[in-house]
Amino acid sequence: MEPSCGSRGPGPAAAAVAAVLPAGGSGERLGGATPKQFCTVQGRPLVSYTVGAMERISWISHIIVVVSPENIEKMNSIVEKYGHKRVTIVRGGVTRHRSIFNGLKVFAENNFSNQLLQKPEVVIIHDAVRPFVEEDILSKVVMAAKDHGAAGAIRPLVSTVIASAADGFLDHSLERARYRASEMPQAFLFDIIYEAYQQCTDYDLDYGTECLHLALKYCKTNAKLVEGTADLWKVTYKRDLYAAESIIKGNLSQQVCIITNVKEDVAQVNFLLHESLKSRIKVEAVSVTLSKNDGQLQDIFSGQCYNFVCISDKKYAVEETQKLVDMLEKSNTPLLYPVVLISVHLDVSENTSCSIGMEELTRIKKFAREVKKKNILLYGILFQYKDCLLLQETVNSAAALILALIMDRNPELIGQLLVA
Ligand SMILES: Nc1ccn([C@@H]2O[C@H](COP(=O)(O)OP(=O)(O)OP(=O)(O)O)[C@@H](O)[C@H]2O)c(=O)n1
Ligand SMILES: O=P(O)(O)OC[C@@H](O)[C@@H](O)[C@@H](O)CO
Repeated sequence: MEPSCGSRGPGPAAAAVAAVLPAGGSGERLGGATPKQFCTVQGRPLVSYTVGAMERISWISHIIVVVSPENIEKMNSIVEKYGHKRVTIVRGGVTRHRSIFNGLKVFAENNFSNQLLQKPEVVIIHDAVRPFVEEDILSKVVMAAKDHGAAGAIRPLVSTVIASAADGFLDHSLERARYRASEMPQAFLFDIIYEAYQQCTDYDLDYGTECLHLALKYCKTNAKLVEGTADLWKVTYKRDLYAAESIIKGNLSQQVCIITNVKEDVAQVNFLLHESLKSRIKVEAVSVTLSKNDGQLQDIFSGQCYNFVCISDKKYAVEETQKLVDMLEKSNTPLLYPVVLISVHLDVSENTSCSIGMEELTRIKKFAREVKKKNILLYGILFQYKDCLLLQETVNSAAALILALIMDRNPELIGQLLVA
């Protein structure tokens, strides 16, 4: 008898869509004691980035994160710390398919979780270790699933697939152009994928790796294949974590806000730095008095800028920077990602000797350690502004240091005073 695998075809335009993020694995191939979904990138667990990517999409009504029993408390604290909404945490299984099945049950079985969520028309399944997922591909697979019952993102193969014979020698090779790599996100009419999991053999649940195959095998549903983008890859090995860190740092390093007070010599350095930086990074230059309720600054904070340069006379640098720290902290900007704050100590004195003592250096280092607890990475640059002929060279040196600090975001360098 044909399985009752739910209805197909276009559902209601605004049908409910939910997401299931399997995050219950142990990450053996990555190595280390911490499962890769909980490894931190820029201080934040990888799974939080993926949850955040789903949260940014308003038409996803519920996000089910499936974690192993021993990590439920950890996942709860991540949800609380990063203010994730619309998240339900569910107990995982011993295999990925069993975890996904558990995630689906929260919509269908009363006794499975302490709350039965409204069944969605379409459910997205997306590995929690694929943090770079955008609305465009999610929308495409969901729309395709509404029309065809199932859909999945695919990518070109980068290596040829070969079959080995029992004796360990090549049996045959597949014509690479005819095959694709199955990636995520995938999307299904809920009834189809839930029915498929209910009919699954234990062998499929324990050894299978492909949800699209289950829809075909048990519900005769041929998934629509949707070309995905290169950043849909899965964090599997250590190198993938390094790659994810590099991508996230790159995303955080797109713009810088240079804040100065309105004194003339500071304003000149501000202008020259802006000119020197603007070919490499988007610059928001603000000349303000750092007052607590400065509307212009608040707008910048809400604009998701994670890099700030505060230029002030070295005598007042720490105090000026403290005002900015207070405003940043109130803006909640450092919540999701570390904020880079570079305090440029402008030394306009004629004194050619080293114009800053150990006591001041120690004070800066102590200040940096304090603000690190607020997820702010504070670096210092001493800008000795004496000889007009050397000014441009000093500006270029300071610009190079600023770009390096923003790109590297290295917590080991906080509190250091570099000399431009
Ligand atoms: N029992 C399992 C196994 C895997 N997953 C999740 O499925 C996704 C993709 O699986 P994979 O990359 O294989 O993760 P691991 O099984 O953790 O990796 P490994 O095979 O290296 O141990 C991951 O988000 C993983 O947490 C899961 O929810 N439950
Ligand atoms: O096989 P693994 O458990 O490493 O990862 C799961 C992947 O197979 C899966 O995410 C895609 O291939 C799409 O099904």
